[in-house]
Amino acid sequence: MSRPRLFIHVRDPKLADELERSAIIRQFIIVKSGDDSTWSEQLQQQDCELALIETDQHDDADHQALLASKILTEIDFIFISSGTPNERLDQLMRKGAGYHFRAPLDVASLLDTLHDFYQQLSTKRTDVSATCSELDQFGLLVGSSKPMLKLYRTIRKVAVTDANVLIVGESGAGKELVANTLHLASMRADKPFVAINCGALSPELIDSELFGHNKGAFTGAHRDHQGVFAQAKGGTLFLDEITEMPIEHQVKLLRVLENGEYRPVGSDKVFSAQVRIAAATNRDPMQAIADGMLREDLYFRLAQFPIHVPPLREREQDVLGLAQHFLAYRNVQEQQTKQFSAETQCLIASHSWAGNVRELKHAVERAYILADSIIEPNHLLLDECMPGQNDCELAAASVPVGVRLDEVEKAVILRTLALNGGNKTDTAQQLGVSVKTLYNKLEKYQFD
Ligand SMILES: Nc1ncnc2c1ncn2[C@@H]1O[C@H](COP(=O)(O)OP(=O)(O)OP(=O)(O)O)[C@@H](O)[C@H]1O
Repeated sequence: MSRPRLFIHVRDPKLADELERSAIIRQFIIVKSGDDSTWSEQLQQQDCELALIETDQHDDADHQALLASKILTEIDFIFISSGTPNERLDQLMRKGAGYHFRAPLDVASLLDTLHDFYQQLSTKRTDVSATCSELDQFGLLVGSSKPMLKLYRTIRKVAVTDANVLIVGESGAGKELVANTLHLASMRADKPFVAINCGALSPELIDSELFGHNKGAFTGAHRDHQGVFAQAKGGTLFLDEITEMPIEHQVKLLRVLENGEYRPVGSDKVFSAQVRIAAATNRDPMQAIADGMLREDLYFRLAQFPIHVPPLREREQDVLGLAQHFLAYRNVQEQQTKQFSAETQCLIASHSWAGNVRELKHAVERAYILADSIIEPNHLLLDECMPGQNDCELAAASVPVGVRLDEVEKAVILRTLALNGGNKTDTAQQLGVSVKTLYNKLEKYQFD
């Protein structure tokens, strides 16, 4: 069992002394800040798993440095402050930095938190090699990098509560898997997990999709229909792409979250909403509020607990391991022993994977189909996915005359989707159709 390293920057000498005498803190390998440079600089140079920082308004530059640094997603933070509102520190909290204890400091609960961290950190492996093919897994999530271990801890913590969560991260980074894992780790695990894409709900049917309807409630309502709140009863309702729900409809959701009640269309019966909400977005929620895409009041209801899913580029340590994980999975399914060549491994490790894990997974699956036994770089088809100059002209010139229009449409849709790393909102926008239309077309092609 390895001893985790704790970085301590505490200015108040009395508090520093009290903490250092505590048996809980002495279990860690302690790294104290010195006077030679700022605490954020010193922290970046130390390989610590946890940082305890007493901070104030004068630390603005340190806070800013942390916001720009990947260490924020790799290690956990416990901040102690006087309680004076500090926008930069709030930003760090929103990015999932960890804990913030305000004055008057309750030393006992601070030590409890440190004890918790000690237990979690000391039982985790910390020496995972970058080329390891046996990645750790928590729930449905695979990955051994520090940001993933931190994410697992966050999910474990929030899973035992009933707080609504807002999962923020780039497209393909694994937000739905995070929501599903949260569900599996919670007391609701034996109840349903229901996922809907808010961008794909048709505005006319939104009430019915969410709350259900009674037979005869409107033209075409031939029988009773259960909405997602009823389907997810006792479990978790995952509202994907929440910022894509028309703003005028968001108020309906807000009402349910406030009252805990909903009424199916055409019914006079009121039901209690016994669900935990996990919502997700690939937009910056603050920007979405400023752009009028997300109601601020809804944001505060949803983000009782924000969870940030780091993009794949912040988990370099996992990239090759994930590729090998997906390959091993296919090998077992197909009873094969296909392998990546050394060049392919280099390419996988150095590619930028803008579409995150989804893009990586699809590239491995494509390569698996194309390769016989050794997967070479060209099998990944990474170049083919890059938009070229005059892309439209080239594409038009390469479509043989006489090809059915629906075939051309399908090819264009799937290619645009691949270019966008699977993001349906961006794809729909580029193609000039609604997300709902895109979903209908994908359903027609039976494309997952
Ligand atoms: N950590 C992970 N381990 C294993 N598979 C992963 C991981 N993260 C993502 N994936 C896979 O990548 C794909 C995309 O994941 P997911 O749908 O959860 O992403 P998302 O962030 O919700 O995307 P979007 O914003 O486009 O809805 C899925 O096939 C998922 O199984």
